[in-house]
Amino acid sequence: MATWAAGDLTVRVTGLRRSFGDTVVLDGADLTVGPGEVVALLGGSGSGKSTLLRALAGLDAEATGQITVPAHYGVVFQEHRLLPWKRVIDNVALGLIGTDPRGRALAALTEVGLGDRGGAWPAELSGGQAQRVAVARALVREPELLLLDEPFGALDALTRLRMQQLLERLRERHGFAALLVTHDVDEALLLADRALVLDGGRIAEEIPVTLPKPRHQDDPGFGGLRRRLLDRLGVPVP
Ligand SMILES: Nc1ncnc2c1ncn2[C@@H]1O[C@H](COP(=O)(O)OP(=O)(O)OP(=O)(O)O)[C@@H](O)[C@H]1O
Repeated sequence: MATWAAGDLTVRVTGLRRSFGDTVVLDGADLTVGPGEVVALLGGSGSGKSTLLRALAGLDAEATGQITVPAHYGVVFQEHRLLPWKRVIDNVALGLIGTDPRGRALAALTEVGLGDRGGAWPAELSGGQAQRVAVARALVREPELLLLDEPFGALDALTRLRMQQLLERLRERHGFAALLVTHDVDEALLLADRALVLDGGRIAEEIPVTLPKPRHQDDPGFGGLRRRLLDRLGVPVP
């Protein structure tokens, strides 16, 4: 699927379709992400969030429709997907071209707070540290866009919170846009500028989140947005 300049948008998806056998998962989904915008993608289990993200990441040759993403994008999955036989720094530097790949990898590791763990093996890291390395591996490519599929889904609540704050700091510093697949309504509302709900193979709801950042669950307006989003996800709050 083609990658080309998207004009004023960082991502433009039009008429995205994907079926598995007789099961239609994406049925003409449309969405956009603006420069520097964080868009959360929510939806019931099996609604097609990962399928959509994989199509955007160029990992699904069978999805059809128009997909425009920038040339420089990074992908972070729920599992870190580090190569166990390479040291942390070499995982981050893997495939980098240009000058001083290891120096750039070290700078990215330092940004995620792991400047001293470059010589470690992935198996020596905690789950949270491994996800930080996965973020560094995406960051080192100076992405205009991060595609994040439940990146903190396997982490404990405290580590998850720290990772959310890290992502927010990195986004402020580097200005990348992000499409964040998450099950966590609070995570969506803490990080995103817009929350999209995927239902019936399309974006069925779009909720702008205009609360000032950094955000907290106690902020005025947060609870109302949470109720609205949960309601749309089929979990109405009494
Ligand atoms: N490779 C595949 N072969 C067959 N069916 C698939 C394949 N990948 C996904 N599906 C089906 O497509 C549907 C959407 O899956 P997908 O993983 O995109 O959903 P999701 O919204 O990310 O779900 P979850 O929130 O549970 O992770 C599901 O019914 C799933 O079984």
